[in-house]
Amino acid sequence: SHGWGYGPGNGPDTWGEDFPIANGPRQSPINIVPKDAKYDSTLKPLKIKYDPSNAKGILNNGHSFQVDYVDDSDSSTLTGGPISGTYRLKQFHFHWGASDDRGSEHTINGIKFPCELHLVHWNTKYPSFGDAASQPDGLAVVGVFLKIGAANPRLQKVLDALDAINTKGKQTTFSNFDSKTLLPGSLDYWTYDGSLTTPPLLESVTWIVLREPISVSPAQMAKFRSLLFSGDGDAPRCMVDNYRPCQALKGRQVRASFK
Ligand SMILES: NS(=O)(=O)c1ccc(C(=O)O)c(S(=O)(=O)NCCc2ccccc2)c1
Ligand SMILES: [Zn+2]
Repeated sequence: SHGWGYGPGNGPDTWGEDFPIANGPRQSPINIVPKDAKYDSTLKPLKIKYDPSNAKGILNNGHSFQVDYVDDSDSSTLTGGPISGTYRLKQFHFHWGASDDRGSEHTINGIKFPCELHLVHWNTKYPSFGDAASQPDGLAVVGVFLKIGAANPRLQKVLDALDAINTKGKQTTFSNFDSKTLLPGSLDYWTYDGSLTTPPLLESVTWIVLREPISVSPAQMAKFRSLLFSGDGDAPRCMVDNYRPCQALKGRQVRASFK
């Protein structure tokens, strides 16, 4: 059976067949309307501590590519912000479009960015990522928008690794990478209760979307678009438009860490 994907026969509009939570009360992504977000003075600053030596590998998983981290200790963690306790970095990945007018999952006032970075963390009050992923406070994902501008040198090491993982299932070692360098200067954020944006669409994510984008050049976007959804030997299908459309807010409040 052809699993879920982003194509005409298996895309986001079909996911509800196998994953009924697709129509649940706290689905992601959402359109963020800054003037409707409520400033919350009780929100703490984000505290991000990443150990570059925890980077493990880079993998084409057939939906995106991800950089996996060693998460067997508290050496790469997210604390503060809207969350309580300690969340460990598990992986980061991206979503992007076939052209610069789309690609991000979250939007701001309906505006799509060409790409969005997600840094996935899990709550250490649970014994494992898999357990945390099924809990309402189990995951925290930091989202960062990428906007077209000057080439971003911080992305280059990741993009240079893509030639080695161009087809589904390919992976290679990826070590000594400080993912903190991917973050913008300001850690101002919006936060809301949401879900994974890919199946199994679990409603376990505290979303923390940074207001300030980072830059990416057109040539760097072309590198993202050089990846394939398809495996070696399959008919090549470009890995582009691997984003879920915005989902209904269903009464949720988006809070802002800034005025
Ligand atoms: N856009 S998002 O941040 O919601 C997201 C997208 C993809 C994945 C993934 O697993 O590939 C992930 S994940 O790394 O959190 N894995 C979720 C699927 C999963 C659940 C339970 C056990 C293993 C994997 C998150
Ligand atoms: Zn994602």
